[in-house]
Amino acid sequence: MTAKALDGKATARAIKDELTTRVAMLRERGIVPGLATVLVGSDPASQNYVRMKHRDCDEVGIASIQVELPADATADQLREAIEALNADPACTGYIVQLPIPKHLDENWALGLIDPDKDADGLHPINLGRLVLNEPATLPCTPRGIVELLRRHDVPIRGAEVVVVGRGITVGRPLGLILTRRSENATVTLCHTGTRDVADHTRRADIVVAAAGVPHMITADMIREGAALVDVGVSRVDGKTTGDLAPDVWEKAAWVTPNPGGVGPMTRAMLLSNVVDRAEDLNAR
Ligand SMILES: Nc1nc2c(c(=O)[nH]1)N[C@@H](CN(C=O)c1ccc(C(=O)N[C@@H](CCC(=O)O)C(=O)O)cc1)CN2
Repeated sequence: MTAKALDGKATARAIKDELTTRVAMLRERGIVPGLATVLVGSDPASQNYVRMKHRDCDEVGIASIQVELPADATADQLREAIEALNADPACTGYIVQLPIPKHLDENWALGLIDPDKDADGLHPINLGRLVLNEPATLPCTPRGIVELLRRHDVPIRGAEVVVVGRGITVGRPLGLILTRRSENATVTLCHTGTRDVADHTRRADIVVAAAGVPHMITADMIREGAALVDVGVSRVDGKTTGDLAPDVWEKAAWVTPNPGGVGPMTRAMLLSNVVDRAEDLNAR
């Protein structure tokens, strides 16, 4: 058996088409959604992601603002940039591209964002709303994974899901999202302290690999017919390498290509978050 692809690129394309219509309707009512990005430093991968995010905005009609700070930016400079976006009516949602340089505190920076403009769903208020089961802007990668599974009719309700990785942008919020009543999955969150990861993944209907360890999940670690989601991005010999080993395609039912799986969905959900927020503001 060869697995079918959970095609993030095509799914993101379909979502962007839907968003184009929604943005046009907002614009007809005089509302122009605007996404800003704050990039600190010149990490090539982050520069690339930010570039793609602005290209996506152009495609669907979202206005966009780029803020760039040098790698040695001070905490005051970053705070001022964030406060300027909080006050800018042309910016209806924004993100601080992560990671930021080590001398700056990521949680502190995220906490400065106006929660109503938090397009990444990473502000403590939005993460708190998620914990409390209240309506919240959701982090883009977990939201994208759930949307990708849904749009390929992979059953989530009642599924045993194993998430490998407990990071704040993916693993931890994904566990919270999937255990809401609306998703009703059973989630096991594995991490570096887990004694035997394979013991968990072998029982899973869905495995989400977000450890950032190249080819960590091999065919002998999964159940026949499982759905596998690859979030990992590592560079090995100059090539993007995910957390899933190639042999999983012969045993799983569904696998996300990488690239072409989770990445495009992350970007599509960022746009969705911006449009959702703009529509909410309009409804008030
Ligand atoms: N503020 C945030 N920072 C980061 C997030 C995030 O959600 N918010 N997630 C990751 C990186 N990321 C978003 O910024 C991201 C990663 C990958 C892709 C993507 O489209 N990848 C493509 C390949 C891209 C290429 O051609 O080089 C793919 O997988 O097909 C988009 C966004 C960390 N930081």
